[in-house]
Amino acid sequence: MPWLIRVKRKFNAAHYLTNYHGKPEPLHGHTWTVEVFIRADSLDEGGMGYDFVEIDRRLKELLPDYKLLNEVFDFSPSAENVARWLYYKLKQEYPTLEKVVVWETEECGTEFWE
Ligand SMILES: Nc1nc2c(c(=O)[nH]1)N=C([C@H](O)[C@H](O)COP(=O)(O)OP(=O)(O)OP(=O)(O)O)CN2
Ligand SMILES: [Zn+2]
Repeated sequence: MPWLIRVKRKFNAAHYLTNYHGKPEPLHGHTWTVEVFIRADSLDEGGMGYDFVEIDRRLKELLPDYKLLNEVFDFSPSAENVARWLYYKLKQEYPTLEKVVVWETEECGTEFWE
């Protein structure tokens, strides 16, 4: 019987797409929201699949808060690329990670899974 453990976290960061319809975008910032979905197939003695607090702590370590994403990553920091990067990072620690969602704004976001 599976459960999906979900943890959401916000971070603030500036970025620009390096090739937006043929030219670099202007630099701008977002309050990004990420959400991760980790499947748990069993629960521990305390009734937890994975500890929300530990996942959130790891997200806090990984997410580049108050950074210019173009200086952090060697790829164009679109929501899609950020979602894929976070997925592969977390997958090493949580093999049952199902999906990562990244919202650039309230209205626009993307999901990455395999
Ligand atoms: N599929 C994607 N499309 C776009 C991405 C992306 O990462 N994946 N990113 C952008 C831009 O970075 C930008 O964030 C666009 O958002 P926004 O500022 O809302 O764009 P607007 O020009 O509409 O800004 P307003 O403030 O609403 O005028 C673009 N597309
Ligand atoms: Zn943007």
